[in-house]
Amino acid sequence: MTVIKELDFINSVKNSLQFISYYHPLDFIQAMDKAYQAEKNPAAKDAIAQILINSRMSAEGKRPICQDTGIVTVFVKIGMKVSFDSELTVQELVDEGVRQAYNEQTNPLRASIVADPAGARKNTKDNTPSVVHVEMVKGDKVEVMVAAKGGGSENKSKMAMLNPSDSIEDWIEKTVPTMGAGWCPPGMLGIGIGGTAEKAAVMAKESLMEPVDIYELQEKEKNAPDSLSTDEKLRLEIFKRVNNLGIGAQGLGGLTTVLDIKIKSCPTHAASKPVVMIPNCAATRHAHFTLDGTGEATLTPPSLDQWPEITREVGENVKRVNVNDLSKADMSDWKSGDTLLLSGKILTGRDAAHKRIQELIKSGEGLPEGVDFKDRFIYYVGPVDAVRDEVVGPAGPTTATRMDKFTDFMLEETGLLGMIGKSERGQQTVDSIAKHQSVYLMAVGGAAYLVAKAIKKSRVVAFADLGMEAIYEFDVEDMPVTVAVDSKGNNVHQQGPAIWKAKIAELDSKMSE
Ligand SMILES: O=C(O)C[C@H](O)C(=O)O
Repeated sequence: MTVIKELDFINSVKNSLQFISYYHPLDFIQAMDKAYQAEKNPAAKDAIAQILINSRMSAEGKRPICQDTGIVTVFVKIGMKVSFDSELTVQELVDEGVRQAYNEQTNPLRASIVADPAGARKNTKDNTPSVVHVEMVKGDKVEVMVAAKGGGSENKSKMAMLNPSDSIEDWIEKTVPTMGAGWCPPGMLGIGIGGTAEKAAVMAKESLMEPVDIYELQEKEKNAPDSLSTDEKLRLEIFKRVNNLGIGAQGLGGLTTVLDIKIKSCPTHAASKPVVMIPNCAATRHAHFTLDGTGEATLTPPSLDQWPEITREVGENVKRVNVNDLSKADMSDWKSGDTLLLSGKILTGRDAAHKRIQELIKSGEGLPEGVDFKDRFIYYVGPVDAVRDEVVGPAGPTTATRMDKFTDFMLEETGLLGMIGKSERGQQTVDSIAKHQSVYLMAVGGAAYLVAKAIKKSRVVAFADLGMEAIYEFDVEDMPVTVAVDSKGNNVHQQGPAIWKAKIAELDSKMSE
């Protein structure tokens, strides 16, 4: 009988979470580099460059790849011949590892979990509880897969109870464009097929723990097409169809939207075809280890020589902008797709802050001392706490689309000049931006450590009780952003994918001639 010691389990979970907060899996980086080399749309190529540069910086600095350090999801497969030397349940053991990892002194991770989700949504402060899936298996070992899943990509998960004769690939091709760019493509799609509704969802999530191997599968298709299984054929077909959509990195339009398609399937009811699709973002993070009773897991740091050496040039048409001295008239000649380097003071605010701002203004109470959005930019972000000489921890953009419901109000009532976030805005919001001659700028989601280097000063100005969702004032220097919606309402997230979908179709038809 193998005996797993309490501390070995807790330390292994803790160390894995620290490890994956700053080391991307190598297979993912290699696939991202391949996408970078192949990309033809300069905007998408630059977004991938930022993701790759950020990845190396995080690995070197041992600081999180993304400010969203995720909701911890763990798959534990326990051999039937294993016992635990602990009074704690598996959930409690995992949560203790999470607690220690997220409160680690040298690399604290962002606590993103809120209790009472339908009500008070109060931050639990230590990122617990985690989501734990336990399976009893044959053998005398414990296999653990630890992931830290970003909220933005999780939010874009989709499910369908298809009819048995429906096409899964048609459903996916139709559904992926509705997910927008909030899941931070390029990434992976995990697909669970069969079982019941909840089984399909767990399979979809578990499939994302597998390494990127679509290129090996493409080779197999060339060399031994008859040996492909149903799921393998489906993976290849979906990979092609999704990339042909032209959504591209960050939804800017381009050749690569997905780096791999993963599928797990199991038998289902004759009347059913459950399908769940869960995307994994550019900050894909997972680690695997096995405990056999001899001690805690050993995690071998990757060699950074295997990370591509990428440099970014500040192009000629990049505009340097002082946001401290800016008017609507100055922004009127910015065009969607332009790259800007912002310097000056910006305020932050995301979901909880927007809700409170609206309540305070509507109730007549007004905003707290020091919070004045007049002629200012708001940056949608929830940063990681600073350590050592940092001004702020990693601080990449959060999904702007979630703030759409507040945007007209903010522009109308607060005198806000513009917004910075990631992913697309809805049409009503784009119309409101044009009506107010405002702009929406995007930073690259998943390049959080790189973005944080542009922040030279940071202070909390209001709502400190909201933790990472407080309002901060950042003093930025040369913060790289792209004009996503200009003051005329031109929208890069609408134009980019449409252009690249057509270009890919043209390239495909030339190749088949
Ligand atoms: O919570 C965040 O910081 C980002 C979130 O994961 C998002 O992608 O919107």
